[in-house]
Amino acid sequence: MLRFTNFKKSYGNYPALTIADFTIAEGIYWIKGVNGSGKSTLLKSIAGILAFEGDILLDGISIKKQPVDYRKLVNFAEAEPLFPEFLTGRELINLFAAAKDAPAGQEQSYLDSMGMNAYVDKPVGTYSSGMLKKLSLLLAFLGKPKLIMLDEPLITIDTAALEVLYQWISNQRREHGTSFLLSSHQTLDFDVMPASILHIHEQTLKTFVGE
Ligand SMILES: Nc1ncnc2c1ncn2[C@@H]1O[C@H](COP(=O)(O)OP(=O)(O)OP(=O)(O)O)[C@@H](O)[C@H]1O
Repeated sequence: MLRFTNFKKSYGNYPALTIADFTIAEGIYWIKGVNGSGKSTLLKSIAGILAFEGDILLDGISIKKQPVDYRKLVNFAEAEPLFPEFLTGRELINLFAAAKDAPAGQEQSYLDSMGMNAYVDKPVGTYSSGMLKKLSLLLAFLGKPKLIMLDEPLITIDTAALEVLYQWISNQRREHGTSFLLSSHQTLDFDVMPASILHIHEQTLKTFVGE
């Protein structure tokens, strides 16, 4: 599904993450690593937000050579999302839906299941952190992504919202074959949502083999 070739991301002289040649098969993955190990660096690189050396290919589509096609297939929700405060949730949904070629009305079932209808037409500057987090998670499901990356999806949302999120992920995986990369310091509920583990250790990505 996702292939890294000669990947290297440095901040100044500091080589934060190096992945010589690594392929991730389709599925749901939990990315583990201590603070500062490079989880956000990895997700932002795959999302095309950070510049890096080498290449990343999604089902053979290169982020460097086919950036428009690639970005339509990869969605990303940041750990602490920031949006222009004067825009409403619905305006942001419409923007993302257009950019991602989302089917008309795709957002409605997400708004209903996450209980967001009461505030989606208000400016995001009035949202609590949990309301903002739910909006950013919804945006990551718009379109027809082959890969959805959620950075710290469990923070700030309540228990009921967490169950809804697990359902969104399971449904998306089952119905559309979408893969997921989830970064979380909290333990995922493997009974509800089975996931494989990837480990970032010593500035590189490894298949988890136990601690
Ligand atoms: N903009 C930046 N400039 C310089 N160094 C950076 C920058 N962003 C990250 N780093 C460094 O890169 C390394 C990886 O950071 P990153 O944020 O990817 O880690 P993380 O695993 O997501 O951490 P956490 O679990 O604390 O969120 C750290 O050593 C960090 O200091």
